[in-house]
Amino acid sequence: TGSSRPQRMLKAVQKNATKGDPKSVISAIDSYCRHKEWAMNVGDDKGLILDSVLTEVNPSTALELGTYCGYSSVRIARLLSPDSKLITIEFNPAFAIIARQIIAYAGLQDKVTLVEGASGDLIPKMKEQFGIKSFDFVFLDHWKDRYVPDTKLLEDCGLLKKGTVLLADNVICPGAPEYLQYVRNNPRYESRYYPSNLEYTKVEDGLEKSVFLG
Ligand SMILES: CCc1ncnc2c1ncn2[C@@H]1O[C@H](/C=C/CNC(=O)c2cc(-c3ccc(F)cc3)cc(O)c2O)[C@@H](O)[C@H]1O
Ligand SMILES: [Mg+2]
Repeated sequence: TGSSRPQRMLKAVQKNATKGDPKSVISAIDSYCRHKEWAMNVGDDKGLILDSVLTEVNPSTALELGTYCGYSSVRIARLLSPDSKLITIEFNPAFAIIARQIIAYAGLQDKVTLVEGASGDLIPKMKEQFGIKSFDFVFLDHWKDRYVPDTKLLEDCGLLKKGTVLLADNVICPGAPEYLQYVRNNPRYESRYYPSNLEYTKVEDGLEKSVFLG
C-alpha cells in the first residue's frame, strides 16, 4: 500500500527543512502543498494573520483544536514566549503520529503537548489533567460543525477568561455559518473578520477573531 498525504508531507519536511528550524519546516510544508499536493493547513497567507494575532496576544497558554499534521502547531509554538505552552487536540491517531514528528523536527516538542482524543471529551479534563486555569488563546481548525459546541464547552468549563482570544479558521470556506452567527450576535464576544484566501488558492476565505468579554 502506498503512503498517505500526511506521510508525504513529513517526507518533504525531512528532505527540505533544517532540523530545529521552525521557519524552514513551515516553508517546506507551504512549498510542498502549493506546488505538489494541496493539504488543509492554515497556510502562508492566513498564517501571517495568525502570526500577527499571536504576537499581539502573546499567550501563556494556548489551545488548538484540530492538529492535523502540526503545521499550525509549529506556527503557533515558534512564537510563544519561553515558559508558554500550546496544547493541541487531535483525534485521528494516523495524523497525530505525523504531527508529533513534524513538531519534533521543528524542535518545538517541549512547548507543545499533543493530546489524542475528541475535543468534546478532552476539554472538560483540561483543568484537572493539565493544570490549566484558563486559555489566553484558542485556534479553532477542526470539524467546522464543532466550533460552536466546543466554544460553549470552553465557556461552561470556565476555560475562557476576560480577554481570551478565539481565532477560527475557514469561516468562509468551507464555512462555519453557525459559528459566525454565534460569536457575532453574542454580547459576550467582540468579533472581527480578517479576509484572506483559502490556503494555497485564490478562493476567498478568512479568519474570525473573537475576544471573550467575560
Ligand atoms: C470531534 C472533534 C474533534 N476532536 C479532535 N480532533 C478533531 C475533531 N474534529 C476534527 N478533528 C481533527 O481536526 C482535523 C480536521 C480539520 C477539518 N478541517 C477542514 O475540514 C478544512 C477543510 C478545508 C477545505 C477542504 C476542501 C476544500 F475544497 C476547501 C477547503 C480547508 C481547511 O483549512 C480546513 O481546516 C483533522 O486532523 C481531524 O482529525
Ligand atoms: Mg483550516
